[in-house]
Amino acid sequence: SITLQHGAHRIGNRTDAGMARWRSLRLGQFIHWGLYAIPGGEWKGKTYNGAAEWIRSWKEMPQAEYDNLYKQFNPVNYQPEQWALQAKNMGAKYMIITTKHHDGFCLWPSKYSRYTVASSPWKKDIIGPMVDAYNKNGIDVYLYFSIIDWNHPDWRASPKTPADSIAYGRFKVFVKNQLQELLTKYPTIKGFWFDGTWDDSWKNDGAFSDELEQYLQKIHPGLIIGSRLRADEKGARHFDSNGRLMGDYEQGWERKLPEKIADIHGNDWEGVMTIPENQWGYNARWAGHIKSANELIEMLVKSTSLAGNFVINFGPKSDGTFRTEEVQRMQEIGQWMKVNGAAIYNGGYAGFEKQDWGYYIRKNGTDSVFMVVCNVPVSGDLRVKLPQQTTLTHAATLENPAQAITPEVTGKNEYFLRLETKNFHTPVVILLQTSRNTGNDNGRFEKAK
Ligand SMILES: C[C@@H]1N[C@@H](c2nc3ccccc3[nH]2)[C@H](O)[C@@H]1O
Repeated sequence: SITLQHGAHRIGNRTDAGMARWRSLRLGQFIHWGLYAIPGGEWKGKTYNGAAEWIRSWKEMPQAEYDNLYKQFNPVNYQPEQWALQAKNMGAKYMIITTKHHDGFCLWPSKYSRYTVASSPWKKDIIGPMVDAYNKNGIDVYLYFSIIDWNHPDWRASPKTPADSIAYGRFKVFVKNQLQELLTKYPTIKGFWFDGTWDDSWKNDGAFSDELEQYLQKIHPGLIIGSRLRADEKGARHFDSNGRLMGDYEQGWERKLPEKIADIHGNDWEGVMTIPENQWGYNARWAGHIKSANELIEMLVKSTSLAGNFVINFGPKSDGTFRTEEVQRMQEIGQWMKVNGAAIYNGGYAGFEKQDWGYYIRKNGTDSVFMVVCNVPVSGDLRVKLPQQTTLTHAATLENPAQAITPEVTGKNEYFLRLETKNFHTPVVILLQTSRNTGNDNGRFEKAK
């Protein structure tokens, strides 16, 4: 390995209580809300084919007109208590809110910028009431913060001249001030979700990203910050030039998930997912494939089975309400979580041989392993192959009333489970009680006591 001043400062996952809590939450709600919700992917009768929150970069959008949208920001139907209740009913245990996206508009009245809600017809702080409402409903809050700031005169994607470097130096002070301000105003937040860190200016200044992260941890110990903030002194991002993860979890899984346990290299990780193919901010026209609740539930289950968190994104409208499809997804996911949440919260990698019918999730630190069945085989037989010295002592569905299952046992520590009902509308969860090093002959299924 090479000597690095600004690479990873820790090998392996964090072991403190704050990170253990993050690891137990598993399901999060991402919210992208800002001026981009006003055009909602359309402008003067034309449709923008990119992601709605990027419309400012569209050639058909005059930047000055976009930048003046703050004069229209007035979410008269914004009700943070309703937002928080809706998220609680979905089963989300944490929420990530865009305090400032790439366009630079701040949803809090920052004293370091005039480009904030304070200058809008709404005038009031959006973030504070949201943090309070979500915390009151037992949901942890993380603040999304974009380093890219298209509105700030000192932002540079790639400084070219000495004057650029001086301006960018001022910008870095501005970033540090805004982050310190967010921590002071909203002390209950659990971490930052950084974005917009791919440009040369940031990538080639690993020292600053390292110093910034240490500064934030110093003023607010225990903050949880993903790998997207950091670059090392050689411009490596997420993983330093020795291949070691920087930050507290791998934050690169955006609109994609790992396939198998080897893909996560033992690191904590989080996947963030849009319901349409690629829209984070509100887009009036949802085109392409819109993920169903079952698809999102399966992604949540897959993430949990691979020891990661899964965050579903929502893009409220400019008036502060949610579109019907998003309300429906939250309700349907919430109904499934009410019955099966025990398989998700505190869930992790089981270490069993993956089967086609779905995913195994181990309740952390126990011999309780959940089978989440997403694909019922035409045979109706669900094969369970257990590691050596592990036997199955009991099996039953999670639903009410629980349906006990007597597995068929084969000699090779292999079991076949059959489900009575055939017509499923959502993934079915079966709880397996296992025991290890029992010493009895392999595979003997002991009748439920
Ligand atoms: C979490 C997501 N990250 C932002 C983003 N911008 C990108 C530009 C290029 C490639 C990927 C991107 N992700 C999206 O706008 C959203 O905020």
